Amino acid sequence: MAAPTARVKIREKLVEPIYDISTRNLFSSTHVTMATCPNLKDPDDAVNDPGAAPYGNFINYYSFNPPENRLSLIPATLLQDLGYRDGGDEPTLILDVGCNSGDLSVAIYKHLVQEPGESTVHLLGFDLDETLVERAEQTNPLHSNVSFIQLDITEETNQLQDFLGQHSCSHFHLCLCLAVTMWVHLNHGDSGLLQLLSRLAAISSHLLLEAQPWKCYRSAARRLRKLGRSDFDHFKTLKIRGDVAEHATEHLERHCGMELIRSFGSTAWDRKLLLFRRR
Ligand SMILES: C[S@@+](CC[C@H](N)C(=O)[O-])C[C@H]1O[C@@H](n2cnc3c(N)ncnc32)[C@H](O)[C@@H]1O
Repeated sequence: MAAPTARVKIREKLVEPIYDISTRNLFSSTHVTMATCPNLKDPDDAVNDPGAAPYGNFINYYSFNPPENRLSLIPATLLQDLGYRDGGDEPTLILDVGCNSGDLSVAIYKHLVQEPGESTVHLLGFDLDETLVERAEQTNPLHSNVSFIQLDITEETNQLQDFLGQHSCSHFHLCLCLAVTMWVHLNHGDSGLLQLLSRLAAISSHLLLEAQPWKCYRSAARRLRKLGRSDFDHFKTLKIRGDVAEHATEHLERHCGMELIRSFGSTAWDRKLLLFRRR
């Protein structure tokens, strides 16, 4: 029998993952060869692939986008810089939106908190994908300070209020929304994106935002349209397009009472890390 054929696109820049359709695994396009992955398919060919992750719920996201990619841009002193003192009477609460399998949540906690055992910093990560949340809980090494729940941010968010209530806080001190905006935007349109930003601004004192640039939308929409998902027709009618980070900034500043206070630069995938604060 003939060996399975596969087409590989090697791009100059890391723009989108590539799928091995047999394992549902993702690989960064610079580290993959036919020798390492004989069944490699590029996303354009991943028709009906159940691993195509219509919400960005990739099962091995951190093998092609390891936490260090973002951590190297975020100062370890961020919480102190923002005026949050660890070990005081008040807890410091971090929210991680769309935490996937929790690798970045735990890594960022360790990055920002010097002595996790003694700390009054608590991180809550949530994701709409139940399997990813289970995995995050199973591999969580910091049970007393880091926890994970299943939640879709576009639906009911009472669990976030419950968490705040348990810690007698009205707001999360720092909200992380990294590589999530595009998925909400593509699945729920312009209004979904704006509602996401408004919701997060309403419950956060500081917001660290990494919005995917427009070029990611084109590949994601093409891939997901091939799965027959008609809701991706949103893509054609989106009015918010082009510089998405700029649009998000404008919405947060004009309508959500937030202001941009810092940009930590861009990741290798050309995504800016922007820090906002409640005015
Ligand atoms: C590309 S991953 C990014 C993971 C992580 N934030 C990071 O930057 O490393 C996007 C994650 O957002 C989650 N997600 C997408 N839409 C969501 C929603 N409406 N509510 C909660 N999680 C969502 C997906 O399941 C996926 O795990």
